[in-house]
Amino acid sequence: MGKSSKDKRDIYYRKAKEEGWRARSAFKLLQIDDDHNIFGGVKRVVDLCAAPGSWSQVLSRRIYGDGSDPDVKIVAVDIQEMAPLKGVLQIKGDITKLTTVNQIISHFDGSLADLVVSDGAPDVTGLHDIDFYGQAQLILSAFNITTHVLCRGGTFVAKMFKGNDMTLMYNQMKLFFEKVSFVKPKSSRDSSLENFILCQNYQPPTDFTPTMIDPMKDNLFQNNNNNNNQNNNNNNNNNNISKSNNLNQSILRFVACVEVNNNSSISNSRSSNN
Ligand SMILES: C[S@@+](CC[C@H](N)C(=O)[O-])C[C@H]1O[C@@H](n2cnc3c(N)ncnc32)[C@H](O)[C@@H]1O
Repeated sequence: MGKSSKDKRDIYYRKAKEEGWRARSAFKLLQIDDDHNIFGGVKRVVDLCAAPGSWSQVLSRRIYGDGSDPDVKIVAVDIQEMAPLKGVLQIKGDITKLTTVNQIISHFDGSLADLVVSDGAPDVTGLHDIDFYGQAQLILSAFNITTHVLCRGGTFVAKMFKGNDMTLMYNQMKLFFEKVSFVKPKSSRDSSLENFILCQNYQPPTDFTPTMIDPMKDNLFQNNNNNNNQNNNNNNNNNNISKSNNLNQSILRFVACVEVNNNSSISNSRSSNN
């Protein structure tokens, strides 16, 4: 018997069938809530990368319930079609695309979400670096969306894989959330590198303005350069380190050096700024 068919018979797979969950993943979200009470007081939720919809089912059952609370709003997004669910508004779209992001934001017009969850996984190519890059892009997109729709005090949960730079991720999320931890629900297979970053009490820095510009792309870099040029013009005494107006980023001035050998009179080892 192959490993995959053996895996399929695990306790959570069977339990999901019995209880009518679309996927065994439902138990991961349920267990994160059991351990960390992420649903406490929550009325508005965004479920990113939601198909086939077991997390949305959990949200529908636990938060929408009988539909008696008019303030409850659950928005689910996936690039794939997903069967309808009671109390869940669905968007079919790619979370890395601005059009999808704008659609999500428009549903939260005037009111912000209390919770954003993302269980995104890219199509696996088998090429390690490409797969990890794809996963990192999904986390980045999920976080960008979160900065637009999450209320102060809100919670963000996203799937990541051990080996994505967890220390870097922790430090970056700590700029925005009071509490950051990594959790591995017991229904997540031991053999899987999957775990979840749990970010609680959203407290963006006061000077932070959400933008959908991808910080890894050139256009922001251009903006930084423009800002830095301005900074440099305005402050001639501060030529060595130009701080961009983006959080946690600074651009260090590159100082060119050449080796000085015995026969050479070259003394370029000092920057022209010194
Ligand atoms: C592990 S599944 C999610 C399972 C879901 N949480 C559930 O409980 O049923 C990962 C999902 O990520 C979606 N996905 C991957 N890349 C995406 C993207 N760029 N935009 C939107 N969804 C994406 C896939 O279509 C897939 O449905």
